[in-house]
Amino acid sequence: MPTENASFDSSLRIRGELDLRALRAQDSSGLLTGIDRAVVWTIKLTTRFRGITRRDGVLLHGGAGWGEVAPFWNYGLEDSAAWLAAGLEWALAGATGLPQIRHSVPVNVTIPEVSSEAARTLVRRSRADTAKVKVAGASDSDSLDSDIQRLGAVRDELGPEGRIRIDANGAWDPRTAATVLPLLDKAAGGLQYVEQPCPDLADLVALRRVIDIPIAADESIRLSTDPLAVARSGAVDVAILKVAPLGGVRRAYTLAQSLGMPAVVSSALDTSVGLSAGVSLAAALPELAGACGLGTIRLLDRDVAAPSFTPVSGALPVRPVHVSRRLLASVAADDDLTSRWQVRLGHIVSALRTRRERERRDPGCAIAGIPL
Ligand SMILES: O=C(O)CCC(=O)c1ccccc1C(=O)O
Ligand SMILES: [Mg+2]
Repeated sequence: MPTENASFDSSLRIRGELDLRALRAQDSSGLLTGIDRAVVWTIKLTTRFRGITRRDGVLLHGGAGWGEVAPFWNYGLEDSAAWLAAGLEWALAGATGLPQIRHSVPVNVTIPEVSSEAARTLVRRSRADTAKVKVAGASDSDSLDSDIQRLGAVRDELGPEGRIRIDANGAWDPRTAATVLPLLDKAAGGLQYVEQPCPDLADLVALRRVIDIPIAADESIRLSTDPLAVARSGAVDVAILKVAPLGGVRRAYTLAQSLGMPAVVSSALDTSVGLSAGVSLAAALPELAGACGLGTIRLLDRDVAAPSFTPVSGALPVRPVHVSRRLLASVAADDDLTSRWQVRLGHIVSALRTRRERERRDPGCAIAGIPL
């Protein structure tokens, strides 16, 4: 006997396709109105990155095209709500109404914690003039040595004119940072800045008093309930902005204005769909603090768009993204992962609805005063 549920019979469903009807039935507030497809993708990383070897997420299709929702699995629902808001915004509104003050966005090559030889190859192939090197990720005692070796190799490959920045992802306490940073600065032949050397803003403030290397804040902005504290602290020189955790291009743009500091737009290991949103944010910002961290498509083994947002000579063009049916089919998730996202996305929709209701009742509780 045919029932409602028969439409979700896996034999009738396209691989990776979520049951939007079931998601809408749980959602009284109409958050998914205008979304006509939701497809789960899974892609291997070419290099292990911060302990991750695979990325997966959902692509939502709406009136403006595709948007990406891919919070890491260790993110809670409250944080993931911002990623959903970003994906919905991109699928429903795209870049409409945003300023575009540049046609091309300079990007850095991102160097994971790989061997010096592998780092050289990444730099050489990228033809970028700026490298962002991950440091302090390995827990073994050789970590500092290999960071020093890798930075030397990157400088050698970039030449004296190239710029090198490092990202410690909050690995150090201020004392360790103050000891290690001069060594890394020397090995790199000068650092443009260090991204999130310590986890807490108070530690960045303490560090700023004892080192001259400029400091960029990433986690202190995207994971904070008070990201504007970064600007008030006076200890941070560069704001790292990521579209998905900040709840979308418009919200990130408004936050950049409130911060009033030079910014670098970075990816969250997105497909070209997420990268295209980052590129549009970077194209809208009046003051970039150098190359953006959007040259990450090569860290993914596959993509959903043709052509990909692959940097050419260290830059990405500002243009719409075209998702390929064939590529989407080739990265579509199996039934198990699709079911997990079906459940998770339902919870994230509820979390976003709850947060928006709360912000409507009490506008003062919106993060940075900008509604999600
Ligand atoms: O900024 C870049 O060059 C790449 C993006 C990046 O490093 C990143 C990607 C996923 C999750 C966290 C981070 C990070 O900046 O810490
Ligand atoms: Mg970072």
